[in-house]
Amino acid sequence: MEEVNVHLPDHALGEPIIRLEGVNKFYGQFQVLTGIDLSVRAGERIVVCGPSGSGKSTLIRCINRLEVVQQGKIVVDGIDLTAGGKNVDAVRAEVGMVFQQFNLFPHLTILQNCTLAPMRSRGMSKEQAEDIAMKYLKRVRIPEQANKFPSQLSGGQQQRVAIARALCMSPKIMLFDEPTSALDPEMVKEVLDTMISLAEDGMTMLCVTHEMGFARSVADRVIFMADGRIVEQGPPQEFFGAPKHEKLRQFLGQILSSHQAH
Ligand SMILES: Nc1ncnc2c1ncn2[C@@H]1O[C@H](COP(=O)(O)OP(=O)(O)OP(=O)(O)O)[C@@H](O)[C@H]1O
Repeated sequence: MEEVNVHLPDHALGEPIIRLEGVNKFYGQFQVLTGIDLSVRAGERIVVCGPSGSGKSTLIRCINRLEVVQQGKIVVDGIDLTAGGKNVDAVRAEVGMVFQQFNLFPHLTILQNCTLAPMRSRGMSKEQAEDIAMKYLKRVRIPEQANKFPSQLSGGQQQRVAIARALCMSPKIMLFDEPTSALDPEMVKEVLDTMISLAEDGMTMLCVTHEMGFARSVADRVIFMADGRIVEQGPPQEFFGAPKHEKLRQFLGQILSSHQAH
């Protein structure tokens, strides 16, 4: 990956927009998250990494309440997700999410995929929603695909549509759950470039990814999870240059050797 550097100076970051305190989550008897404390400031770009099964997906899915937690507190943009009530819809409108599998509606065109939520939940007219959708399809550099169906696009193009679709809701926060893991290697770069351009615009981002080049050059902070806990975190230079925890050293060693093998 080319060297880009979009790190913000500390004073450029805003107030905390996401706050998790003492979060514990269980699937039945199995504790998947343990004692998670995390505060994310507006404009901050965070990469979450860690071994398979360490709870990374679960953690970010809790932030838009795709998962509920049994203990602790999660506050997103001032809305307490753990207080019950009608908070869920309000938060979902503020938080965009992009998944490993692009999750586009197969029977809708690219344009319709992008206009559906703004029309249904923001009450936009078709014309208004289409204007915004075209703006973001241009932004991810595929406006010419607007009238095609998802199956007619490459994986990388579908993932860029998924990003444009999320942006059409004007989210304050974007969550990415391994957005490049299902892509052929030649398509990874186009999706990472789209994410880099979002970062350059100051979007608050939490990304679960194994793309350590992206983490190095884009993240303000990298978080390492193991066994449902945040084990280590820090700015990329420190995180990669002087990992403290033995589990992180092992993880980085494995990632490095698997990249060298390819
Ligand atoms: N719905 C579920 N019911 C029961 N167990 C689950 C469920 N979802 C996840 N788990 C378990 O919780 C643990 C954490 O899963 P999670 O997907 O959050 O990990 P991850 O770090 O994102 O892993 P990967 O890198 O493989 O995607 C795993 O052991 C998984 O099997």
